[in-house]
Amino acid sequence: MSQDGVSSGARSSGPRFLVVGCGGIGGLVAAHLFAGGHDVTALTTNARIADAINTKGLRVLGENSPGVVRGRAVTELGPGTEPFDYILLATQPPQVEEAARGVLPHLAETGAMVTFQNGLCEPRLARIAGPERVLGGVVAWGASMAEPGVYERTSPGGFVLGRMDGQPDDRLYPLAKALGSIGETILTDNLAGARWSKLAINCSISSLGALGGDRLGVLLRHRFIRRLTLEIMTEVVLVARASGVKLQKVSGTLDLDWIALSDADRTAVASPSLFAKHAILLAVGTRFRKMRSSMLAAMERGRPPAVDFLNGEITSRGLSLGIATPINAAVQAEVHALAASRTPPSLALCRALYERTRSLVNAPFSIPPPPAEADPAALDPEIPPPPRKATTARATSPSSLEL
Ligand SMILES: NC(=O)C1=CN([C@@H]2O[C@H](COP(=O)(O)OP(=O)(O)OC[C@H]3O[C@@H](n4cnc5c(N)ncnc54)[C@H](OP(=O)(O)O)[C@@H]3O)[C@@H](O)[C@H]2O)C=CC1
Ligand SMILES: CC(C)(CO)C(=O)C(=O)O
Repeated sequence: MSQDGVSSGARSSGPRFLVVGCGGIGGLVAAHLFAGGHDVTALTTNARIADAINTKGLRVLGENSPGVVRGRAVTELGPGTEPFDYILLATQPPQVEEAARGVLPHLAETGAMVTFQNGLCEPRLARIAGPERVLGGVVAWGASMAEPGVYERTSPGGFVLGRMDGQPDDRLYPLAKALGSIGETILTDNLAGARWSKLAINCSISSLGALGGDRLGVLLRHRFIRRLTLEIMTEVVLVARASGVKLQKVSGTLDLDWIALSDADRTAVASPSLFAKHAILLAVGTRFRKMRSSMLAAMERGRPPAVDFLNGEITSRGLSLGIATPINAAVQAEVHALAASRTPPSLALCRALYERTRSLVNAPFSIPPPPAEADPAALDPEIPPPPRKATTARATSPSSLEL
């Protein structure tokens, strides 16, 4: 750090990193890597972000912030660019395949692309780069870009890193070390478990955040949003279990197996179990109150919402497994309608969604127990999941569950 409080980010002789996308996540990751003296190049297709970074540096606010960090951002890579050991993909899911194709020629032969996207993007990238050259990076913290080059860390948390097949990989250790200054970074042999836990969080929090247009602290204060959150998460847990996924917690956040609504929860008017689940969501809302949906941020910039990569994964897999996912389907449709209408998001939209879906959600079901062992093929839809007893929701009369 120099006397004016600006990190210079001097070059090291370690691995070469390329960060692709300099929005909330990519900008903050690039800032930490520059500040740590790593050999890093930041690539963005957004010329305003590149200009801001190149003239004023990466300005990071919030918890565990490196402050103002000098670094260079480019809008393209020249043909003579030396290959990168790690390509950290930090675009939104709808752009990730195109971004990966564009930078593939710059990946070292033994290097790896790392997926920071929410959703289940690893198999998509494996088809582009080959499964051996893809590592999963579950981002268990939040960040937003307030204006080009200005980043706000919106929550604590770290990363969960692993391979799709759960095998050890020597490339994970230097990566974990480099990302360690951002937050606790752990390696897993159950990447699918961490991915699906994060997916349950995104199907509810990112999508309801895009519809509601506010930060998590405001959203989760409302009982109808907590109830929708519980219902969305329950559907994700059902589909995950039927797909052979053993859920793994990310950064000490929610235990999805516990929070999923039981048959008794779904039909109860009030119960200690429901009270505890609402209380946990209230606590999450307080702890992570500044979190802002990245889908909301993308829509504000006129980008398509990533909802088909989140709730869409649940509705399409639910369909093929015979599991009803009416709330994820309703959320997916509502986000598309909002994006098409170009009207502003609002809490009223979430309330209307809640009211409209009451007749769909009170069906009891027998939730199968979590699998004893993680299935390493659970991330790849091309490998058929192990046979499991399918569960279907039965339509019953609506009940008026509220705490
Ligand atoms: N924000 C968060 O709190 C969290 C986000 N994530 C995940 O991280 C990923 C990134 O999120 P976030 O940073 O918030 O998203 P942003 O939308 O803020 O940033 C993505 C950036 O990538 C740029 N971009 C698009 N295509 C390319 C390309 N081909 N090459 C280079 N840059 C490109 C976009 O340009 P443009 O500005 O023109 O749109 C944008 O600036 C998402 O997949 C999200 O799922 C995970 C956990 C938390
Ligand atoms: C959970 C959340 C909201 C954290 O910011 C997120 O991952 C996203 O919106 O992409």
